[in-house]
Amino acid sequence: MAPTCTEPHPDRELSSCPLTPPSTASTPRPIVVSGPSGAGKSTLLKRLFDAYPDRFGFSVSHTTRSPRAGEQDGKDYIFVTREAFQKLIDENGFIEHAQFGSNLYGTSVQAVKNVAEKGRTCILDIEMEGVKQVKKTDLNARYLFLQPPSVEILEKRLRGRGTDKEEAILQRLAQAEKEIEFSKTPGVHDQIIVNDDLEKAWQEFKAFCVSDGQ
Ligand SMILES: Nc1nc2c(ncn2[C@@H]2O[C@H](COP(=O)(O)OP(=O)(O)O)[C@@H](O)[C@H]2O)c(=O)[nH]1
Ligand SMILES: Nc1ncnc2c1ncn2[C@@H]1O[C@H](COP(=O)(O)OP(=O)(O)O)[C@@H](O)[C@H]1O
Repeated sequence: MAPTCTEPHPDRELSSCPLTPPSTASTPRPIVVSGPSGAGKSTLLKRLFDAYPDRFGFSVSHTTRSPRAGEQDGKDYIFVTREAFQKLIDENGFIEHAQFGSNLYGTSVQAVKNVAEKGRTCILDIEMEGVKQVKKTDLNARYLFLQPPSVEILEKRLRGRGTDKEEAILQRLAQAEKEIEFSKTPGVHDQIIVNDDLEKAWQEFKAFCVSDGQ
């Protein structure tokens, strides 16, 4: 569950409630990117950070999953044990957290704060239970859903990526159906982009991210 405001942890540097720095004119509204695993979130986010290195900042999540080849601790994720993850839950250190497959993932208060302090637009790449929790906070985010052209194409891309074992691929495909179903909830996302042609998706993705959402 998302932390409540009733018992702020003493180590938290934020003064009290709200849990997260409110978005003001000086701190742009965060962007929550969600969509099935394999939809192309990382691909488009990499393009965004390469194109605008000073404008956007990634909210580096905690996860209990093992690093993949090429993933860097502290950059792609903060890779932790279940015990360390649970400790941060107990300390009320997460804005949101959820289980995905057999692993835990969460956005820490500190992760969002680190980006806000630089005056950059914070980008969160999270699954749907996290989206629901963020919606209950005062983060005032904008929500973008990245949709695969079809579940069949998603499966091909997940297999083609070659990062996951068969069991993890099947879990991701089952979860994809739920993510797509949830995305049909009226008003839940500000924009849905179908990632069919990558160049077209990139243009739409970029346009959403650089617009201020006002
Ligand atoms: N709720 C939540 N989901 C996250 C977080 N970080 C990553 N995820 C989601 O966890 C799912 C699995 O991520 P990952 O293991 O990196 O696999 P990939 O998305 O297939 O590359 C994806 O849907 C991510 O968006 C987080 O901090 N909170
Ligand atoms: N439009 C596209 N057409 C074909 N392949 C794509 C497209 N977008 C992404 N991919 C490929 O699909 C795989 C999954 O993309 P990825 O960005 O890792 O997804 P996610 O971060 O959402 O899990 C990667 O191998 C990526 O290169």
